[in-house]
Amino acid sequence: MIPDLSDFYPILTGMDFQGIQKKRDEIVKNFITIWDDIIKERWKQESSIFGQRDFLDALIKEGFTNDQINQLILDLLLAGTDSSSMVTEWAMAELMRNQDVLHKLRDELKREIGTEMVKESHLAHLPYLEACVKETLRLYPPGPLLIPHRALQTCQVMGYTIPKDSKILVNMWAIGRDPSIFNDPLRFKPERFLDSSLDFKGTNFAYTPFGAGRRVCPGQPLATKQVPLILASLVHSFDWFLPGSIKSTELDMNDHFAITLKKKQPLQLIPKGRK
Ligand code: HEM
Repeated sequence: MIPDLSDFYPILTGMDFQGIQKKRDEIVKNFITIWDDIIKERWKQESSIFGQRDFLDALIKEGFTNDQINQLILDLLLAGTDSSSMVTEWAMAELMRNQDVLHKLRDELKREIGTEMVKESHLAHLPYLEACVKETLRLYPPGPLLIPHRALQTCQVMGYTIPKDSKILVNMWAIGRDPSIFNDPLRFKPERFLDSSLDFKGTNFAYTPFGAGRRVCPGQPLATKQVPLILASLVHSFDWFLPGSIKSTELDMNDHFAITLKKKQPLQLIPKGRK
């Protein structure tokens, strides 16, 4: 994806000579047509039928406009699907490369869950699983530059003057790999999170994969259950093999660094059910 030059030179905002905003508008329009008919159909239903069956009913009942509902669904879909699947993919790739970590994780799952399927209620008893997810988010934050923020006031950061209204990009990817913060930063080592107070809440600026402050990711409570649940289920229920003669040490871990941090080569694995 080509970077939008107006992100770096705000004076260009609105000129759209790269055609990015036009393309974005078309994509948004196409997306909205997917669910537009469903919303219109619900509007036609009389309010007496609204039993608040789902999120959409609740929004309509609370008086949100069509436009607001469309934007909200769009935000949730765009922000909430790729991010979680990307983290799961990076985590699986690192587990394939680090078989010792995979075995430790399997041992924890076996000890705590036995032969059951993984359930949400198990998550609180799986600290190594949580550490694996945290370690993946440190090395591969799906929003490597978070989302652009604006300086409300002129301020000083580490000797630099940040003028009021500047657009601020926080390079979370680089912070997560900074050797002055994380020992041996390029190594996938979930253990570093076992005896650490670093969490996802955005209160420690060395580790904010969900952002911080008023615009912190609202999907965090969902994502921090969904990702470990999916990862644990994949590891607990299946053995995984690389296709062909690829060795796990040769896995391509290059990324495509843009607004999101995708794996350049999608991970391909072959599952085999575990007994
Ligand atoms: C592992 C998964 C996820 C990660 C790492 C993640 C990370 C982020 C980050 C870094 C931001 C920007 C925060 C900032 O700039 O300060 C953000 C914003 C946002 N996220 Fe997530 N996210 C994840 C999953 C989700 C899910 C599952 C949803 C919803 C279902 C979601 C909804 C949103 C929304 C709506 C925003 C925009 C908030 C705003 O601008 O006020 N995210 N997320």
